[in-house]
Amino acid sequence: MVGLPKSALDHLGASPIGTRKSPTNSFDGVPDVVDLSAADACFRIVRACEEYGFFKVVKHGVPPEVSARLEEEAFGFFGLPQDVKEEGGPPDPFGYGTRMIGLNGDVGWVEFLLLPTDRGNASEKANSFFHGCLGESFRRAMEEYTARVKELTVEVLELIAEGLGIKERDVLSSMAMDERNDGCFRMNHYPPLKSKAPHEHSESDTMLGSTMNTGDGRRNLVGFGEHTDPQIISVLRSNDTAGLEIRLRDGRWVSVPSDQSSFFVCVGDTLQVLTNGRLRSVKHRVLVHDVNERARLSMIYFGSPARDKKISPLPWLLKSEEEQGGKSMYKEFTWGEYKDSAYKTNLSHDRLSLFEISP
Ligand SMILES: C=C1C[C@]23C[C@@]1(O)CC[C@H]2[C@@]12CC[C@H](O)[C@@](C)(C(=O)O1)[C@H]2[C@@H]3C(=O)O
Ligand SMILES: O=C(O)CCC(=O)C(=O)O
Ligand SMILES: [Fe+2]
Repeated sequence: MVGLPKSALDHLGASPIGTRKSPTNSFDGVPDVVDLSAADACFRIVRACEEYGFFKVVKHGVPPEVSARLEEEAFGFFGLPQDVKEEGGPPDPFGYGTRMIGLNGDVGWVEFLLLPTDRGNASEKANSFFHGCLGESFRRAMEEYTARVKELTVEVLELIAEGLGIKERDVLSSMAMDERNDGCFRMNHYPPLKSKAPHEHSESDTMLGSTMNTGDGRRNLVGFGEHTDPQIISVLRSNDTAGLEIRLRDGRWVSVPSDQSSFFVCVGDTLQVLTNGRLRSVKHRVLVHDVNERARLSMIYFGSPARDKKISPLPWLLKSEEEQGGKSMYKEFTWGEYKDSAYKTNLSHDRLSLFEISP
């Protein structure tokens, strides 16, 4: 992992934990910061998506108290006794989970809540937990937050379409906001290593096997292993505890300075296909640093189409590529097919490779 160089930090006005001087880390301005109210926001977003598959959003219009309220509720939940939280697990995929991510053997220094946002598509077990143990005030805070974050998602997706030169501004946002959309919401809690984590009682060797050697003498654990998100875009907000890293196109990992007043957007695999590879999904991960005094808490909204939505490159983009052949790089699939296939893979798997058409 490489930390951000001082010049980039100055530019961003923040300092990440874990910055390490290295001759290889000279680049500018990660992440790109987009002011949503700026006239050129659509072009800045597209450029950031092309370059990193990732950007930070400021002046986003989500009131800070809405985020703070849900964050407080989430800390309240994660502070409950382990047996109470586990009434909401194991995740199927919705519900409460600890240490295990997905069904294929990935582990991380994390406990989480994964919840549906729109449809009643959770199992009865997850639903009764949501309505029971989580409580009314949690549900109201989550509803208020997700309503605001969906508005932000619509705005970002419309700006992407505009920046790509597509007249139908809502071509992407309408997929994510379809009444049968398959969006979901995740809250990840990464306890500090010094505290007794809920799952620590098992003193898991597997967990220690996930130690990440950053070469700077620090002991970091993998909180959430490297992966791309399968959906269209993910809109992430965290508290002020660092840990998120993205992989640059040249393979280097960089830490993203935390900023609780901003949102971070990740391009997902589905947007990669919709843009025929022009915008590529970003590999990202979370490391838990041994110097962290406080837990990291992140809240992520994953914008997804309906399960039966056919996913293939947007015709406007293929047309504009006509001179170069204008062919799709991917076999067509429905979001449901892609999701089912993704859920059979490990976190770090290159899930889109199954759907690529060789040139
Ligand atoms: C290991 C896995 C966890 C995951 C499903 C998967 O099999 C591969 C994709 C993973 C991911 C990453 C982004 C989101 O956090 C998530 C909810 C998703 O849609 O895909 C998770 C899945 C999960 O935790 O169930
Ligand atoms: O917790 C974070 O900051 C990121 C987690 C993540 O990438 C995910 O849940 O898909
Ligand atoms: Fe992710």
